[in-house]
Amino acid sequence: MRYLTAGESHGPQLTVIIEGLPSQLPFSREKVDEQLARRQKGYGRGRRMQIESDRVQVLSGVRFGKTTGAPVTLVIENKDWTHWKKVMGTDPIPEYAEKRRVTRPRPGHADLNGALKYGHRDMRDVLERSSARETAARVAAGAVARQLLELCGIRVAGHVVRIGTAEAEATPDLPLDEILRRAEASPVRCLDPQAEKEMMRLIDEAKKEGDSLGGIVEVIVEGAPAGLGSHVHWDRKLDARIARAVVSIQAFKGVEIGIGFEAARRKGSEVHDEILWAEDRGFYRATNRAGGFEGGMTTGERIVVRGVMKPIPTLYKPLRSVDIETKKPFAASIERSDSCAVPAACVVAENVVAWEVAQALTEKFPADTMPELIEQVEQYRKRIARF
Ligand SMILES: Cc1cc2nc3c(=O)[nH]c(=O)nc-3n(C[C@H](O)[C@H](O)[C@H](O)COP(=O)(O)O)c2cc1C
Ligand SMILES: C=C(O[C@@H]1CC(C(=O)O)=C[C@@H](OP(=O)(O)O)[C@H]1O)C(=O)O
Repeated sequence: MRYLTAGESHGPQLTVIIEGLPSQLPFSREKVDEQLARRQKGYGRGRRMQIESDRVQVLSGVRFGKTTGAPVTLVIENKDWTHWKKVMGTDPIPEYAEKRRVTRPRPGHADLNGALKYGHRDMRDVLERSSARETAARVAAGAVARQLLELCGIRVAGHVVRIGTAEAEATPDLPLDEILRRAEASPVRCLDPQAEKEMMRLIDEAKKEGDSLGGIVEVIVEGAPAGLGSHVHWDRKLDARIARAVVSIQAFKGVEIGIGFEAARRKGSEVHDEILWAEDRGFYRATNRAGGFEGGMTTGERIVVRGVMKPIPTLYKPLRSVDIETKKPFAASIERSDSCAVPAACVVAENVVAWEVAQALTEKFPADTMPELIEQVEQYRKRIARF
């Protein structure tokens, strides 16, 4: 399976084409919309999210509520486009485009590097595509992957573990339904009410100061059988693919699997997960510090991935930069922006991880139809339980 996204932040729409989905996958548009709506929420988002109300349109590859095996095209309209018609799109009106020309690069954003690389004297041609608006398309693809995974007994959840200096208490063994329920009920997707309060206070404070905040999100995948991914070649290692997917989210700068960087501090005996066996469940682990991976393959325990998001680059509080035309320094121009998008980014992380797991699943069990895929997964689960 693969997908491509296209579309600019203030253009008419975002498009995603998904290729390689098995046929006969029941396709719920509501489930895609549900993920899109989750991505729009979160304390600290800016005014743009009040304009948008993301819904998916399905343009190909689905008939009578099921995939046909043909590429699936999904489209999400940008409501803000109505304000940008003269500036954006393939044929803007030159005077209007000139008025909205961007010549002042923001430290921390893609503006300057993109302009240097692609030779743009209007950095709008960079920011429109580098914008995290694109993550709506990736969430739509992930939402389809989730529907495939659910039919194979695999579920995904996410929560926010840090915003700025506020850190949630660890909750390693909470049931997935409880994580989903508590994260959904929290404005910052945090499971710890004490930390939630502090996170919201810090966001208010940063906003008042014209500043921004980053944080850490955790994604958990439950039900993946042992043996997804492979040790035999670097680009088939599923932990590495997940790491790439997470760091490819706008503003994500690092990733940890399981205890991650903490492993550097501990001795081997305090890191590796002992192997146990029981008649009714086959092989399993005493602990899950590895976060569900050994040798680039799933162990059958929960996949636990954390991603770190830097603070949003667009600031009301000025940072020094230089205008690309005048070559004169200026103090940052005021732009509409999120002050913290960690809760929204958590939903993005869930969905990009879901995609990678679904892709690994369909590689291990190649199938043209959904019933064939489900049957293979069930057979394999039985086989490894008896191993
Ligand atoms: C959900 C989400 C919302 C974001 N909102 C903003 C925003 O409002 N303003 C901004 O400057 N950056 C925002 N960003 C981050 C930028 O898109 C990102 O920093 C930029 O594309 C540069 O890429 P890099 O930080 O990965 O190097 C957001 C990121 C995510 C994931
Ligand atoms: C539009 C979204 O996020 C945008 C991501 C973003 C950026 O620079 O990444 C900048 C802002 O765009 P605007 O200038 O239009 O307000 C955010 O609102 C979205 O998440 O759907």
